[in-house]
Amino acid sequence: MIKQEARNILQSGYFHPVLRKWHTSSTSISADNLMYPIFITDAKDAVEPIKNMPGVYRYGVNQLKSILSPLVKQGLKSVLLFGVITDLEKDKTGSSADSTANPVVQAIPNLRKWFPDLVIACDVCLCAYTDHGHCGILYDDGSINNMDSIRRIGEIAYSYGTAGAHIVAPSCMMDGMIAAIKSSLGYLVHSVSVLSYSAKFFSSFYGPFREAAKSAPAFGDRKCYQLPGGSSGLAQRAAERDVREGADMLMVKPGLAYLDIVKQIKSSHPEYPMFIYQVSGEYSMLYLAAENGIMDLKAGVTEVLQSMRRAGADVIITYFTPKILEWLAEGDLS
Ligand SMILES: NCC(=O)CCC(=O)O
Ligand SMILES: [Zn+2]
Ligand SMILES: [Zn+2]
Repeated sequence: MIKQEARNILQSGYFHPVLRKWHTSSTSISADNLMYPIFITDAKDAVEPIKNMPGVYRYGVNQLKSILSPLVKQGLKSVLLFGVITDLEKDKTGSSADSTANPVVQAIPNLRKWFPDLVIACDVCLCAYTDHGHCGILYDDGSINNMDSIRRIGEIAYSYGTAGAHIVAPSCMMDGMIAAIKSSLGYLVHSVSVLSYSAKFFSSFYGPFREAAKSAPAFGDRKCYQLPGGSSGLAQRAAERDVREGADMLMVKPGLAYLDIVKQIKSSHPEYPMFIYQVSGEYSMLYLAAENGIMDLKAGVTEVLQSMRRAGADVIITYFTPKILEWLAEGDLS
């Protein structure tokens, strides 16, 4: 006969749904914890499915009002905009990133008008606009010209800020990008927030995104500027540096394979809102697993979101946002 000692019993603490809630309230999921990434193409009326991201589309500016209205009604708080160009020109300096014809530049004032309470963040990078598909400006030998790159990144951030973005989010991993943006923002520096993709790792999980954003590099890879997967030290130094340069919010990307990094950076900088980007490959992996009957989508996504909140993420950038809002409307996610 095994005798149980009362002090070793855990189940007495969580046998009831309300009791379970008390154990998980710091990792709860609500609309406040979500940011929705959206691809905006220069074909104004387009609704283009993305092959490797089922359920995700590129939208033309003219589609955004009808697509986003129901989500805003369901509580959507913030979006992250990515421009995708087909008709506009790509060149060495990414001129189309901040031209008046850029789909993001055109979308921002409309979104502000249609959805006055929606927070608008813009990804700031060159890869979707350069002819070589790299995230910075290159020297003739193909290596990164960091100085010219951050100057250009600053210009683009300024133009999105001028158009009315609340947040600019540089994802290029160029050294000094936060300082360059902060100084380029000028009079906007008090009213435009900088969300740094502080620790962006070189990753296989970005695969589907490259098709979505038409941003695959024409040669080489991004190992010289994105972080090596095994390095928590570089991630820490990158976050520390962004904090020194004046970032308002920090991010780790991808999500699931880097939860230890989230925890580490959140613990050393609890004073900063922490973002995690559940990237395209993570989305498709879960989506396809569920579609093939390997798991239940709602249960699987909820579990992953909880792991991200547990690791210390305040906001999760996720393509599942419309689904999650739908689930939240049906009741608690736990
Ligand atoms: N700056 C955004 C990416 O590089 C990729 C995101 C994704 O794979 O969803
Ligand atoms: Zn890029
Ligand atoms: Zn990127």
